[in-house]
Amino acid sequence: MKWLRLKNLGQGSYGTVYLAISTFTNELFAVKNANLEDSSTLQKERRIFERFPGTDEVVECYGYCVSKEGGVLKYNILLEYAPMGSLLNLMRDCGGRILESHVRKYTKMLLKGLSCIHSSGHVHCDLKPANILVFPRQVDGLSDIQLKIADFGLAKEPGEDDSDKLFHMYQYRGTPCYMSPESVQFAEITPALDIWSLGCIVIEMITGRVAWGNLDSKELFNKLVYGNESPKIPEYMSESGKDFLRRCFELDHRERWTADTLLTRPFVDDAPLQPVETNTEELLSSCFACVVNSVLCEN
Ligand SMILES: Nc1ncnc2c1ncn2[C@@H]1O[C@H](COP(=O)(O)OP(=O)(O)OP(=O)(O)O)[C@@H](O)[C@H]1O
Repeated sequence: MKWLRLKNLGQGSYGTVYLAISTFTNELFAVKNANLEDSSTLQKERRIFERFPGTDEVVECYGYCVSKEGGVLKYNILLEYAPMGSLLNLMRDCGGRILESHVRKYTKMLLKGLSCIHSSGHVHCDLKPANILVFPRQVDGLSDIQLKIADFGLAKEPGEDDSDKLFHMYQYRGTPCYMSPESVQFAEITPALDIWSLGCIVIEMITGRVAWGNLDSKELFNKLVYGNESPKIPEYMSESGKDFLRRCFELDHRERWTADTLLTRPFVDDAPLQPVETNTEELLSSCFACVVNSVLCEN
């Protein structure tokens, strides 16, 4: 397969992401690439992505290949391209806050994705707006949005040995303001961690601010280590929204609700089905306007 690399979409901890176009089919896709010798995390990501083919709420992986660039071997994973960027971009485009009716719909999508991920024995471990990608879709001829979970670089795989938990006590998985108390206190990595992170994301969508507000990293660390407090639930949310968040923020992770049980709560179960009105055409055209620096890749 040959493709043209069109532009750099961003740099993550484990690789660089490019927009690419197939020279055979003219289809756009994203390529995440790293030096072959440093590609173990990317290989793990591919392994996990490939467990969820055709899942609407998880980014699709089309495969992988090894290429040679400037004499250096590169490992590439080929991913479905998200032309609207991440949930972070979507929040910015909405002026920071998202309407609760839309938040309910997005939360339902994320729960469905988590349900698949957890039922296969995985824990994402780094759920946050930057790792949730936004795709345009059409529903009954109207523009709508589909959220999909991406970036499995820190995920826990089924059967992963955590018997050396004590050794890992101070090597936290995730991004601090989305971490759960038990993951910080006891390096306890279970699906309940992702549910806590989801609660933090719901607060961020509703308020336009990260869940713990202005805490510096030391204050945040103390709160999580003491483990007796959860982020403040916005006063102006509906009662069903508050109820939902309380279940995401059960301090005892064994009591925290699962993705499947949360899907039955009114906040998401009764979420409005009509398409979210968005000007996807405008957003998409701005994404394609800056196609630069084409590089031809062949493998
Ligand atoms: N499939 C994709 N389509 C469009 N953009 C993508 C895609 N995958 C990743 N990106 C963008 O590429 C950039 C790098 O993504 P990546 O997942 O490698 O790292 P990250 O999440 O930004 O950082 P980290 O790996 O440190 O958590 C981000 O801006 C992300 O939004």
